[in-house]
Amino acid sequence: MIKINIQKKLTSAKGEMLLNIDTSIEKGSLVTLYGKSGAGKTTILRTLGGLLKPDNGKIIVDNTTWYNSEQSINLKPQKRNVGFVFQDYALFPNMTVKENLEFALEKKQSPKIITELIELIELGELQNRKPETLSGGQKQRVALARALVKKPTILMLDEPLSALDYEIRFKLQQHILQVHNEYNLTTILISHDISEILRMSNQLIELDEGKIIREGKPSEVFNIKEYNAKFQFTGTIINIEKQGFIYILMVRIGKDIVKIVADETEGKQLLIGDNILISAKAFNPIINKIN
Ligand SMILES: Nc1ncnc2c1ncn2[C@@H]1O[C@H](COP(=O)(O)OP(=O)(O)OP(=O)(O)O)[C@@H](O)[C@H]1O
Repeated sequence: MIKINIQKKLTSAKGEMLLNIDTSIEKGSLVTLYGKSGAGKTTILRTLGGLLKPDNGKIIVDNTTWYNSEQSINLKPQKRNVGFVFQDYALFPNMTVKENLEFALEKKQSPKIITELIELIELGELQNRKPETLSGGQKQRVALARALVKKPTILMLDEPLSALDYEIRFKLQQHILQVHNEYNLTTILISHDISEILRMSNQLIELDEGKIIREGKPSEVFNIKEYNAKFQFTGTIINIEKQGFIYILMVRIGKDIVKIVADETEGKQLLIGDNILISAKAFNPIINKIN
């Protein structure tokens, strides 16, 4: 169990903002931090990782105190055993993929983990290449493997997938889920993508101006009925056209625009600009407005 109770004064674009977080995360969960830009998501990861000191509070991980302002405890980042993956890959350009992973090994650690990760994250063919010769998705797989070398207690992913296109993103999501389960990790992911959140995480923490405004199971927080659907994706309505008893929705999904037919009950509730979740079951699209 990770218990986080921290306060820190931040300087936002609007002036002073108090980050005030009090929550707990079950061991083994995959949690998403979600919220507007500047809400405090990255700051939470940095304070958990020991890169930034809160003004007050406590961070307790599996009964070990990582931070306690009253007892003046503040474990160094190296003692916290967290793995970070950021949107910019931060790989060493002069080292090969394998050397990048080896660099993360601790002195006493067996190099077996490197071979294991290369296999698990499918880096075999890339292991002797330098980062500059890799695609964004490949670099991010290396960054993920590197973060796992030390077998972290917590894996923290700060929008690692946002620069990648859909197909590569989906593959990386699978890799993240796979390592999360394989290594019994507690994973904290920052994401803005609702279908990614629904697919990947079992707990959602929504932040606004430094405070938690909603928290719980993602489908409950977004008020989405759970369907046993074959596929789901999210998009934004950019046009609605009524044709007799049906509505033709023009929906922007990532870089693509698609047309979807909604029935009268669904169509009446929708407006241009709404974010929707589209699920399909037996070829019938089911459209849900996301709150
Ligand atoms: N060390 C610091 N001292 C004071 N203010 C800070 C510090 N670090 C970040 N901030 C401010 O705190 C606010 C929250 O920043 P943070 O990076 O946590 O937001 P975020 O939710 O991750 O946003 P984004 O989605 O854009 O990455 C911002 O206004 C930022 O300028």
